[in-house]
Amino acid sequence: MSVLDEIIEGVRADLAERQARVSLDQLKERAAAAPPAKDGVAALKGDSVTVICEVKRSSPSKGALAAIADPAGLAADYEAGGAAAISVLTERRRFGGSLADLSEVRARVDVPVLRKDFVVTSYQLWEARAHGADLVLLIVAALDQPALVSLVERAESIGLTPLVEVHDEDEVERAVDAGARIIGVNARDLRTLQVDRSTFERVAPEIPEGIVRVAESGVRGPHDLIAYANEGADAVLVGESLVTGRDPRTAVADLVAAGAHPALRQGR
Ligand SMILES: O=C(O)c1ccccc1NCC(=O)[C@H](O)[C@H](O)COP(=O)(O)O
Repeated sequence: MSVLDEIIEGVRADLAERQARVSLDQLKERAAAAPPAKDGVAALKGDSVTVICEVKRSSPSKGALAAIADPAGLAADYEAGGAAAISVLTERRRFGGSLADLSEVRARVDVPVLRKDFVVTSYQLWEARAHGADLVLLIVAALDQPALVSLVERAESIGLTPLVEVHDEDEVERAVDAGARIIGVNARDLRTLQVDRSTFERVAPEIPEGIVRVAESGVRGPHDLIAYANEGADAVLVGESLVTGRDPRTAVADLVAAGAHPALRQGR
């Protein structure tokens, strides 16, 4: 069984427990009471390369990264540093996240919030909206094509912007066919968990103009953002280096400043 399969097995078990506690109708009522979703595409695409900052306690590849007792406080630091959006990992078993983290972050920041999880059913989309998410991650490798198409459509219909994650050229084609407006190229191989930053350079040219291109994983500092930007990234998604660093606000500000450098704008 692959790491992705193992993660999804756990996600499905946790999901079944939540579904037994909270009905879909209850979730829909909560989603209707949530503040309207913010425009994820507008937040990520601009003159500068934008930065999505992640609340990430642990990971399958690295184990424990940071305790993060106050996820909303961390998100507020990210926002103060200039983050365009906040990614909240809500998967519990391998990443130490929760929907409570999502709600707390949503209540503290004004920028769009991404629910980062392993979404396999529309129930999780309603959960995301009910807890205030504006964007939701959909991983192509975790879904067959009919499920991907259906989840993209459902997400959009309830106001969520899907960030559709790919790892190779074939997955880009699937994401585009499914109607993705934002595509994230994840440099982390889901079989080996190794990060290979050259993945973005290889895969991103297959993403048609007009679709927002996000480079995910492996950003250690401004030099990696600049490299991804020169390869066509509109945004980068950063987790580990921010949660393990000493000063997340300054680290984000340094990334944002690099993303706004006029030299990058010329090539965009
Ligand atoms: O981070 C992992 O080990 C991982 C393993 C399996 C599936 C997903 C995983 N991470 C999710 C992510 O995509 C990253 O958290 C995100 O791109 C940020 O990456 P990084 O800056 O390298 O923490």
